[in-house]
Amino acid sequence: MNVDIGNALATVASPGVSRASLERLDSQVAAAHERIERGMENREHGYESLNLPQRTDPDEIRAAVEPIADAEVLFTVGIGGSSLGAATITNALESDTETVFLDNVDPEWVTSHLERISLENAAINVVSRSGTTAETLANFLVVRDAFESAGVDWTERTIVTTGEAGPLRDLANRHDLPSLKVPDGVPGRFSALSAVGMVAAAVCGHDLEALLEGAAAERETLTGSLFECPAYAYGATAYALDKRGAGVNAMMPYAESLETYAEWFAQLWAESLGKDGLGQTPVRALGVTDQHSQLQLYRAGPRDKLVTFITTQEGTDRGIPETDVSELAYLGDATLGELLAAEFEATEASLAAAGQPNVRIELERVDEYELGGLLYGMEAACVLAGELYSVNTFEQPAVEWAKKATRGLLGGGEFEEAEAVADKTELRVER
Ligand SMILES: O=P(O)(O)OC[C@H]1O[C@](O)(CO)[C@@H](O)[C@@H]1O
Repeated sequence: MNVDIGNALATVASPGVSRASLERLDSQVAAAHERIERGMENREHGYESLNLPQRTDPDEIRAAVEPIADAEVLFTVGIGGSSLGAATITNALESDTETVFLDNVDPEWVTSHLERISLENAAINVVSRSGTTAETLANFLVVRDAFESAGVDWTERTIVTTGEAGPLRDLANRHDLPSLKVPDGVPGRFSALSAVGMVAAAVCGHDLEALLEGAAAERETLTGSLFECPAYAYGATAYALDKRGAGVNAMMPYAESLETYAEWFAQLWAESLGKDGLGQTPVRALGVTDQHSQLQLYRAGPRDKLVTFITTQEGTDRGIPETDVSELAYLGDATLGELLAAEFEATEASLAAAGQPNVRIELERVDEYELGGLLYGMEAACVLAGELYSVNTFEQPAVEWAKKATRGLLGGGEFEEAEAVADKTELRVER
């Protein structure tokens, strides 16, 4: 990935970040990079994620998925980091295999998928690092039951990716299911380039080596200066802008195929940096669509945002037919790709003209190599930002409260959090 932070620099019109302060920040980046390199060398928790391009074994993954490689539909049952990485890769790339990501427990939605798909030609990819996530286990029990009701032997159509131990590991052992391990030291949201994100990619026939090569190439750019390393340039600029009031980061790829990537980024950025009252709020947007919903706010609303654009240089294009409507003649001479590019250039310039900081991230095209680089680059940008914020990038203790309350409410044990739910202050306004 290439990163252009030009529109994030301070100008008369824009409260961005000055070149001088970026140079001052670069010494912190150098120190942070040393810390990151040390963490990678020592395979420390979290930092180990940045070693995945060298650790992940595509042959092991392909061998494990072999029994279900013929699936026409793949249900991935997992949530958060156990779903978003795989969904980002498979939703960005073409495949004959349909992928369904069951990362919610909305009964109507789950049922609609199970009823519309013939389960004979389907398979189950159940993923949970902890092996204890309620939503994932509940959905797995529901899907398994649906397979049984359809007379399909789920033990022949299921692959499990989970940790060393836990209920899901026990189930895999008990039924001798094909399984893979979530690598040690790799938090969910940093696991896209491991079996967690790549089992679905393998079943869909995607080029696992190219994904890892793209990531490895990005790894080679990790040096101690934001002026040499695209990932660090992005992480440092986002951090510096947040320090100057840009508490919101709108991730706006100009490619439908990258819509799920914006969801993946939202978990990475929010769950990693949202600590100790700090953090930058990620917002999922999509170009050009959100020019017609969010742009008004991004351009004329509060100066509290960084807008991050993702653009691609190449891709399939399609001509816009000629028309005899004179007002539309300018369209007839163009293609959809040219219109998309013009809209991006115009939107980027409109924010710069309004003094709204924005950053451009460029990919050659949307393919495995570039996706591997983007995922790795943004993970490295996040790890660097975590060092600059001085937060523990790799834990997410704040999510445990609601999990305990949920278990308590369902009779899964005594939890003070569950009692606190009953103490809700009410001020109902009824129709
Ligand atoms: O992979 P697991 O353990 O099922 O967790 C799923 C997701 O839930 C979280 O723990 C948050 O609740 C995320 O960090 C993680 O990606």
